[in-house]
Amino acid sequence: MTSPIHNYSEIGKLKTVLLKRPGREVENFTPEMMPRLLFDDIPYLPMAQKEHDYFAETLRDNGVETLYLEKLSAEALDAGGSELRDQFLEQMLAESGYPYGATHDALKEYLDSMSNQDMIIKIMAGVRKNEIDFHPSDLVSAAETEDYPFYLDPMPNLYFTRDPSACIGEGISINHMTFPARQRESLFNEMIINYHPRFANKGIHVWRDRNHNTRIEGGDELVLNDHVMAIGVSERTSAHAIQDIARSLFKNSQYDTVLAVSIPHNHAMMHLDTVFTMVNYDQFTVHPGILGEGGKIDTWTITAGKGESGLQLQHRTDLKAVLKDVLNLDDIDLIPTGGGDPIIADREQWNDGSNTLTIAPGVVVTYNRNYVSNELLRKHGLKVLEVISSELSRGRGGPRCMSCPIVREDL
Ligand SMILES: NC(=[NH2+])NCCC[C@H](N)C(=O)O
Repeated sequence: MTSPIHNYSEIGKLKTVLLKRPGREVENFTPEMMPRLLFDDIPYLPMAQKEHDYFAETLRDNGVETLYLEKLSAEALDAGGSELRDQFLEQMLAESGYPYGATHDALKEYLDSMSNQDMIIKIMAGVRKNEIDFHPSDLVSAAETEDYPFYLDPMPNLYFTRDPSACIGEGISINHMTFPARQRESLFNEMIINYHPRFANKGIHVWRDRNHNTRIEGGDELVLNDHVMAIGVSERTSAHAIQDIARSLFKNSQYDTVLAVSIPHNHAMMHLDTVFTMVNYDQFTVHPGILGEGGKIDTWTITAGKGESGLQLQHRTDLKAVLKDVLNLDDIDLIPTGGGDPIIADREQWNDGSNTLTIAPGVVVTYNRNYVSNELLRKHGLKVLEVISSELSRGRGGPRCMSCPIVREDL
């Protein structure tokens, strides 16, 4: 049986990818809610959708099959029947703060009146209090949340399908994410893997599931080749989770090396892929801002070992040398975002100039607004497919963040 998931690199010809078209969730919030929802602005939805459609079209024009999270979720529910629908709804409500009680019942009744597809779209978009004819009488509602307009918060980050899960080899990590604003997202991925006819009962290995307290997000998980991963130690991914997934991969898969790369912990660089992506066999984009004096950065090469943790570590600080060693290459081309000009580098990194989606060796999709970095990529021999990006970039994520590769051709 061929596995529905097959992803042994960052650069192999992309065959199938998971996307989410931005919906009501990206405008269903107030400026006050933005920091908590991890957004920096209020996007203009019709334009965000147009841009996203352009991105998806670019992928399809290049032979990529595009799957949509919102559609797969509804199809999984269709396949799972009323039992699954009930179980999914209960879990979603519990994780939204309503494990039981009158509000739980009112929300359940409201959502249960919808078709599977409408219910999924509604949960993603959020439920406002004024949508339901219900007046809670509990103390929390009266004393703490009376003025808050939502029962269920919107999930505006869903179009960054990279993060809630990551396909590695013929398996997947379904992630326990860092901030409450995103933690419910991976429930959709879990349901799809377990119940969607395309994925269910196909022997997919779950390297690490979402039932953990330690946190990891797909933006930090880079599949460098068929036995080496790079994982960011970042605002979103803890060292603890990296050790945990490394142990699982070493035990159950052909992966034998995890390169942990420590990056600054801040919103502009929340994941490794916002500062470092692989674009060809021996080429990478890198934001100069992550490199310290003399180009140094903390990395740990993790392999299986006999120590207490079952792992052994080698600490090194020369990124280029480390990459050459783990990838067994004579040389590596590190392409600096913004051409190394500190002002341009910071500006373009902010709008995801380092966040390229590689769709074949040396062929990348990038935001058109990062024109200095794009030009430099071309000078380094890459084919650059630019996509329009005024509104999508307001969510702080680029082409790699907006895509979850499911199948890539082997190199
Ligand atoms: N893989 C990525 N870099 N994803 C970007 C996610 C951006 C999103 N607003 C967040 O803060 O979570």
